[in-house]
Amino acid sequence: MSDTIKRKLLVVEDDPGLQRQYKWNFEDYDIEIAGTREEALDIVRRDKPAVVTLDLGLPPDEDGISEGLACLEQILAEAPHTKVIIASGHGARESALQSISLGAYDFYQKPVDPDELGLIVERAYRLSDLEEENRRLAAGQQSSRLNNVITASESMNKVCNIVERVAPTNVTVMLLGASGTGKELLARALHDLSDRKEKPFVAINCAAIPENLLESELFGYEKGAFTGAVKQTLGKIEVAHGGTLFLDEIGDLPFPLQVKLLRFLQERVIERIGGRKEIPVDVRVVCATHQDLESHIAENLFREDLFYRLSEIVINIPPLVEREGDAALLAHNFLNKFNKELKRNVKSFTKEAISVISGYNWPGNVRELENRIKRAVIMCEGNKIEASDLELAVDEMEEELLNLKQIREMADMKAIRKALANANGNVSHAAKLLGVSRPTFYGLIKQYNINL
Ligand SMILES: Nc1ncnc2c1ncn2[C@@H]1O[C@H](COP(=O)(O)OP(=O)(O)OP(=O)(O)O)[C@@H](O)[C@H]1O
Repeated sequence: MSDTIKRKLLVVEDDPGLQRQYKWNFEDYDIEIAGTREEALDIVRRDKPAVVTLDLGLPPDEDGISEGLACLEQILAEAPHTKVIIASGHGARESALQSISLGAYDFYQKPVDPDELGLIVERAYRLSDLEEENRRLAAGQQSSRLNNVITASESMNKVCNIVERVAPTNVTVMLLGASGTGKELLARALHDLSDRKEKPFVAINCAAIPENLLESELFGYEKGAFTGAVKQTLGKIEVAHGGTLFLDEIGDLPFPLQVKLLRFLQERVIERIGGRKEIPVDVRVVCATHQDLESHIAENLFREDLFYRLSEIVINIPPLVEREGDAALLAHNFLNKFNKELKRNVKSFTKEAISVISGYNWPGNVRELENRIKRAVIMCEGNKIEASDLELAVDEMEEELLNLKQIREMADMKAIRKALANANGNVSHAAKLLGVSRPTFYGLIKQYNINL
């Protein structure tokens, strides 16, 4: 075991002979010895060892257990998660019960059997690691009050804070982020945290509905308005009355409809197709896009006045690769979710699988991660998901690089992949993000053998 990964182990023992023995037996640990309660507490405060072995017969009560029990209580008051293993030769059964009831992790009787104690200590570290991981996961889940939004990263927590602050207001919100970053999830969170939450949340994907149908989907129509209009039908805007209307892929809204939507946002009334009267509708509008609307405006594809109406508040959602620690956190959550949904019992991930998940750049963001974990839960043969179950083409990026040319190439590749992810695979947009021309971008893709 190298020095850098030695774990801190505190041994509280006043007998110099036994202190030496512990040092010999536990040389795999970064061992610290305390001969008194005060020394022990100093070390607990300073170094926070995860595991402590504690002799109950400490001075001034070497022949009793009072000082040892007091020390136990204070260690746990100071650092409640510490695993304290009691070592005692005094009235074994009674002191065992007493110390366990005070919160000790385990008990063994002197004289010390190094192998037995070694196993107890090792097991204590394993439990401590597991508990630590659970606390981290739970903290991540609770870190935002947003329904179903899981994150522990600073960048995403900032987004969640903005969502929380904006939710109770009526302002129009534009969510910007690459595909799969959670735009719809956040739109729902905006709705759920608003006082419109009991009213409908209506989502419409402007890119998924053919242009000729989109108008009637949005505004509805009267009976006989066109061939096939056999009965009066309400549009999504009207259906959302009192609630929230989520316009996904707003960048794909055809130009003529942009005019109609703008009019609705200004006057808050709609007219059904074929209808004569203006109907007041109260909706809060949230929209989303992965496109660069400002360049659409420059190319006259998107109305500037509509853009400003829609973007009273703009929220930029970071891609998964920029959310420190979130990929592994989400992976654990998806594992639990799919275990339940698919009635599987996959326990966890191997270390390699977690490092692949953490190191991958996730161009399809959370959606891609979710799909990979679902697949892995189905395909996994043992009780742990292995790196190969994820079927990710991870290159050897993490290897230590000393060659400047290689480092530059890696940086290029990383930037290209990120730009493609941010631009949702759109080459012109990705080239623009990188500040290079399209032909140069294609040249780079070819040079680095990057799949589009
Ligand atoms: N932070 C998160 N915590 C938990 N699940 C998430 C998170 N972000 C996204 N997801 C899940 O990932 C999937 C994709 O999210 P969502 O549909 O909201 O993304 P999107 O940005 O709207 O995608 P698209 O642009 O492709 O429509 C959903 O199943 C969603 O529940």
